[in-house]
Amino acid sequence: MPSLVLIRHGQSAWNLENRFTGWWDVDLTEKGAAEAKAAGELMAAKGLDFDRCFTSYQTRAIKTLNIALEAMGRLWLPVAKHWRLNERHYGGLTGLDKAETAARHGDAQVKIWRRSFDTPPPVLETGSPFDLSNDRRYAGVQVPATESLKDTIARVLPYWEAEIAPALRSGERVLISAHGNSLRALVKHLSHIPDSEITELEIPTGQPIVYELDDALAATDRYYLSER
Ligand SMILES: O=C(O)[C@@H](CO)OP(=O)(O)O
Repeated sequence: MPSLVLIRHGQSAWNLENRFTGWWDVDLTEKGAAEAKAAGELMAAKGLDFDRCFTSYQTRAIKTLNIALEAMGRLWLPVAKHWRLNERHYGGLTGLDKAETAARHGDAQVKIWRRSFDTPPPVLETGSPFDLSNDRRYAGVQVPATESLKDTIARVLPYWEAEIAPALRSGERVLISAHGNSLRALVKHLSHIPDSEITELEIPTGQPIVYELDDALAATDRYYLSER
């Protein structure tokens, strides 16, 4: 039976500072690294093992994966990195304080920007210090100026179909280390969550989420590993 585990990176510097992050490449905090280690230890203790791992181009997800794999004695596993697993791009909100932004624009507007299905945040202005268009890691990639969850799904799913689903179909046990919203995109797809309900789905840092899938990759169960 195909086996899939998703993990959101541990606490990042900007999770701690409560700033909109998106594609900006912040590191894990000490707490975030500890969450990643604990996740690896939990997976090993529950007898989980993997054949292939996938992560984004962002330090917080890559490090979470490495720390968890180290705790499992599995640093040697093959890992594929792709920008399509990056966090949703936060556009012009990148770098701003979430509480100050809510004080200025109202909680309702900020909730729409953070959690609505298809309303993107304002675009990132050209020349912004947070513009990553010229970052070498994105050479040849059309770096978005903002993304809604719908936009994020549209760029995550081609990678899921092309690389991750075939690995699962061939019998490989897969671990994906990614981000709150790139994982919301995957969970929405795998668990058939309606557009109207996805606003309420939150994914905590450093908690392995286990998917049981049938041979057609339809989800038969989804649970937090810490709860079973
Ligand atoms: O800032 C971000 O990029 C994300 C994830 O930390 O935040 P939010 O919870 O608003 O989606």
